[in-house]
Amino acid sequence: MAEPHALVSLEGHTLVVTMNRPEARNALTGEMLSIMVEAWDRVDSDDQVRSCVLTGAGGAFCAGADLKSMSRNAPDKSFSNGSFDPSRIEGLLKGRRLTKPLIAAVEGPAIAGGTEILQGTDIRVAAESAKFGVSEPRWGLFPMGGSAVRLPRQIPYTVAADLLLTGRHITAAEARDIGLVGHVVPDGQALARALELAHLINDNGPLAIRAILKTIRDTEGMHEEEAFKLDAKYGIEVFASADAKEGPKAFTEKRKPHFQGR
Ligand SMILES: C[C@H](/C=C/C(=O)SCCNC(=O)CCNC(=O)[C@H](O)C(C)(C)COP(=O)(O)OP(=O)(O)OC[C@H]1O[C@@H](n2cnc3c(N)ncnc32)[C@H](O)[C@@H]1OP(=O)(O)O)[C@H]1CC[C@H]2[C@@H]3CCC4=CC(=O)CC[C@]4(C)[C@H]3CC[C@]12C
Repeated sequence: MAEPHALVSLEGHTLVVTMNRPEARNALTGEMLSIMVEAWDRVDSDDQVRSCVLTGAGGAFCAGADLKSMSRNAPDKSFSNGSFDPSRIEGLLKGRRLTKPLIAAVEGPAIAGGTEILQGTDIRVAAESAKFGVSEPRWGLFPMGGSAVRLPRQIPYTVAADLLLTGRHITAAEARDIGLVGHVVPDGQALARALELAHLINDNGPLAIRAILKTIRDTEGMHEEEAFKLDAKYGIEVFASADAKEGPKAFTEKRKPHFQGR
């Protein structure tokens, strides 16, 4: 039987989503994207899930859209007949952000759609020989995963423009230097490091984590004064929770806090 194009497993409180077409460097398919949307829905709705890791099988993250199937079945048909709204591609987290932290664990290539989905993640770990790039224009394509908007907001403008316009690939070390990824680890260690970070997050108060993420997301681009109003609203809700009582109590009693998410 054919393998599913993405695998989803719960490891402790972390949902691990693995893009799974190693023979095509995990190039995206409709099936892969719909499994990913189901996984994102689970992250948002399942209280057992406190964090999520996105990775790829077989030593690759993702080589972007499947160029071979694109030449058989041109995407512009779905754009023009209205069957697909490209302003929101949930599988790629374009127009949707998760309510819980998402950590990318990148081994090997993260090219085009692979670097595009990376921009929807919160914390990014790359193996030393990982490669990044928004290379759609090399094939006459537009980076429809949102990079023309999102990349210049996430890294310095001139570097974003350079990557978007040249389509060139960069190494993990360069990606860390420009702030596209935060951690570079030896090859084969990206998932392990991502899970370590996930476990640190999972040990924190889940309401505090969700409120911090919501504040980051909802205040993006806002004037500071307006932003602080939301910051205060979300923060006060956390302070009113049982978990915010449990944390200081655990400190005083010299034990680990037992958070219940309420
Ligand atoms: C527009 C949005 C995104 C577009 C893109 O991402 S374009 C893709 C650009 N990709 C690349 O430039 C990478 C190409 N690959 C490489 O450069 C190299 O392979 C590599 C650096 C990744 C790896 O090198 P390597 O030496 O290790 O390995 P290789 O030997 O080269 O490869 C091994 C093996 O893998 C095959 N391979 C690699 N990459 C691909 C690939 N991208 N596609 C297919 N196959 C690949 C390679 O051929 C080798 O195999 P072999 O048998 O040996 O030949 C899109 C983002 C989302 C899309 C929408 C999603 C929803 C939709 C649904 C619909 O029904 C309609 C369309 C759409 C709306 C869709 C539209 C487009 C998007 C918005």
